[in-house]
Amino acid sequence: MVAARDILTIALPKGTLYTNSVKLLGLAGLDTEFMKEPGRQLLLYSEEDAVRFIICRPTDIPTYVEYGAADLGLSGKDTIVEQHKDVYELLDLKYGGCRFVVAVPEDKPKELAYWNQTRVATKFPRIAEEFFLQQGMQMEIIKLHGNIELAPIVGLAEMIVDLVSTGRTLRENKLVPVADVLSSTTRLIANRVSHRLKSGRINPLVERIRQVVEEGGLK
Ligand SMILES: Nc1ncnc2c1ncn2[C@@H]1O[C@H](COP(=O)(O)OP(=O)(O)OP(=O)(O)O)[C@@H](O)[C@H]1O
Ligand SMILES: O=P(O)(O)OC[C@H]1O[C@H](OP(=O)(O)OP(=O)(O)O)[C@H](O)[C@@H]1O
Repeated sequence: MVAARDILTIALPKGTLYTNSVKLLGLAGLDTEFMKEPGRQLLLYSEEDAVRFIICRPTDIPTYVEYGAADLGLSGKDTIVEQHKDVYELLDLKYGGCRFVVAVPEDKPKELAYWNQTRVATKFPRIAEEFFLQQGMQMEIIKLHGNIELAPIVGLAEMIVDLVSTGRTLRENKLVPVADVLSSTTRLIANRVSHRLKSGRINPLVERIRQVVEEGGLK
């Protein structure tokens, strides 16, 4: 029997990344059958593996891991950069791929410099700010929590920085990408103290996950 202090807590993102995250942990040998339909439960425990799973909002995962409320977490690279938390990035899990772009209305100029000193709407203000600083552009950044594509349509901002996956949302809202900002995939992150103190539990699991990813992961 595993002592309580050796139980591993893993933070999983609900939403887009949930299904593949559960699948990957299953392929790495953890018992995940009972997690496929979690209902409204936010904490699930596998006695067999001595692992607790907590189900979090994707943007909160780095916070749970930084504070040690979770030993490990699965989080988009975009969120890790945006949240700027002190966590240890262990592995690129290679799913949940998406890119961040600057997009403008399709009937407007495509040169980035044209948009200097205008307003940009985004859910990821830090990522946007760093990008425009690198470009030498001074922008007013307006933080929104979703449906970013609406902002240029109603005149809240001139342009957006947002995530593109299939490109359908941009197209249907008559926006076009004009610059690449960041590429993102899901990463395995660890709390820095847990990584040392629970290395006996964490390292073998990380190695199994690494093997699954190297063998093609979820493809
Ligand atoms: N097509 C996609 N749409 C949204 N997110 C995607 C997509 N493809 C990959 N991702 C990844 O999934 C992460 C979380 O997305 P999801 O839409 O599930 O949560 P959210 O509602 O944006 O998060 P929160 O509720 O914390 O604000 C993104 O930050 C990104 O890393
Ligand atoms: O290129 P696509 O495949 O169309 O995907 C991109 C869309 O997905 C994300 O939104 P999400 O569905 O997460 O909702 P949100 O706007 O509330 O963040 C993103 O913000 C885009 O709106």
